[in-house]
Amino acid sequence: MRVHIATDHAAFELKEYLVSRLKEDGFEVVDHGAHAYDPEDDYPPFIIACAEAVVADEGALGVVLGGSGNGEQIAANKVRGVRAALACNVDLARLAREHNNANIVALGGRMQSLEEGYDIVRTFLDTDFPGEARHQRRIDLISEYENR
Ligand SMILES: O=C(CO)[C@H](O)[C@H](O)COP(=O)(O)O
Repeated sequence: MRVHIATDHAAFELKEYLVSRLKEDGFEVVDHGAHAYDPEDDYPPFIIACAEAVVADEGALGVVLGGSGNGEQIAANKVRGVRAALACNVDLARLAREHNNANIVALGGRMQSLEEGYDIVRTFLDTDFPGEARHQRRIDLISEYENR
């Protein structure tokens, strides 16, 4: 599976860690930056590029990172076709896929250890959307609004 990933300075270490671990695990990882640590950088350009790539790449999933993950989730959700969920534990990551068919997970690099962050991301990537009718119906209602 291809995984698109992006961060600002605040989760740069987590992004580097995730890229390395996911590649070891056999994922194809596309890194949309930041490509160097710059404490003054701004997350929207990195996150929006990543979110656009996820939408354009059928079957791919995305990971967006920042200090809290809040702004990153907000920015990603501005891109048509994105369903980005903020996850600070594995249960939220699993539910984001099972109930929301989220195609992007947002994490805060300041919110958990590197290993916990990896577990959250792996749970997100490893969980399928079962497509239960009630969840699909609700997702369709969101899409309908988005496309109006
Ligand atoms: O999480 C974020 C946005 O939601 C940013 O990563 C965070 O606001 C960056 O903070 P600072 O510039 O103080 O390092």
